[in-house]
Amino acid sequence: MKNHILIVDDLHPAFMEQAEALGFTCNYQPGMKLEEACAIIHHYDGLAIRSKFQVDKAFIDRANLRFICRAGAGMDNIDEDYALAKGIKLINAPEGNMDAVGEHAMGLLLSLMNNINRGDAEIRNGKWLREENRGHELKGKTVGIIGYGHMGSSFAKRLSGFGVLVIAYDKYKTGFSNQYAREVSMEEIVRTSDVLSLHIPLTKETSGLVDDEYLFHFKKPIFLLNTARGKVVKTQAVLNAIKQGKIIAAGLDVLEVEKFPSLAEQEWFEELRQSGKVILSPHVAGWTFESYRKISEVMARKLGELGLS
Ligand SMILES: NC(=O)c1ccc[n+]([C@@H]2O[C@H](COP(=O)([O-])OP(=O)(O)OC[C@H]3O[C@@H](n4cnc5c(N)ncnc54)[C@H](O)[C@@H]3O)[C@@H](O)[C@H]2O)c1
Ligand SMILES: O=C(O)[C@H](O)COP(=O)(O)O
Repeated sequence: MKNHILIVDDLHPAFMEQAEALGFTCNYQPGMKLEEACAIIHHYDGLAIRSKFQVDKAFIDRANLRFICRAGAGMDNIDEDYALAKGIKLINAPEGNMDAVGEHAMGLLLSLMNNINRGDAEIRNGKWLREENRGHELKGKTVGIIGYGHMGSSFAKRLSGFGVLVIAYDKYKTGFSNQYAREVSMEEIVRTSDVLSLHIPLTKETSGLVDDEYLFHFKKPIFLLNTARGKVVKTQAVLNAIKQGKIIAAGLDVLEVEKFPSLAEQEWFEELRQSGKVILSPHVAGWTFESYRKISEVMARKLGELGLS
């Protein structure tokens, strides 16, 4: 049906309000299972999803969609090439959670460099270890950013004021040097970074990109941050590099496999769990009270700009 949107994930009501004001009818079904959505999707010309709902070729072929709204940034759960080839318009809303990701990456980095989580856990267990928790200062360090899009540039902005040199490599973008970051080659990132922060999408090319070989080439021991996608990084390679002293500590908001029980079944999970040199967060870098609303507002604005209704 023209101008009918099926919403299968939790979205802030601002999206429904604004979409309805544009002339769309919304069916809000947060948590709807893929099979249930498959059964009714042919009645809708729009779909709104978050990151866990998989839109593959089979799903697209069952539907008559004109547009898909991805409430968030990453598009790896959508077969983008196939959707675009079928003329489906794709909208995402990285502007809605880029502030959240920039701040979360900053939080992970400062916690890692100052052993904040570790010291906290130790005190709760009756240990007062000052020397073991001596920190590193961010000032004077070189921070290497991979992928200078919404998230990478948001993190770079947050770093200004810390007295660091921010360098960035982007395989598909040039001419982006600004007051927050200097565009460099991957070779320079590898040679000079003290901190490496990943802000690239999960694609065929980036899947498993950060492996033993990738980490081996870094000249200095690094602090590693991954707020991008878990599957970009081989978790075992991070643990190996920590043992070899190539990674000082890692802050991981995303993991190769997320959620229990499957996470606990991974062969690397116990080593990860025991490591005092890793801080984990449950894929919440982009998920704040503020981003929840902003994402919906950005998505509704972009939907309006498509002029489909
Ligand atoms: N943890 C979270 O909650 C959270 C929140 C938002 C986004 N993300 C992740 O962050 C990713 C980036 O988001 P974004 O909005 O900044 O995307 P974006 O498209 O704005 O920027 C990504 C940049 O990476 C570059 N790039 C792509 N492949 C590359 C490669 N192989 N090497 C170097 N650069 C490469 C692109 O040219 C682009 O400039 C998303 O795809 C998503 O997976 C995670
Ligand atoms: O890509 C994103 O925007 C984040 O990973 C968050 O996605 P989600 O909130 O839809 O899981």
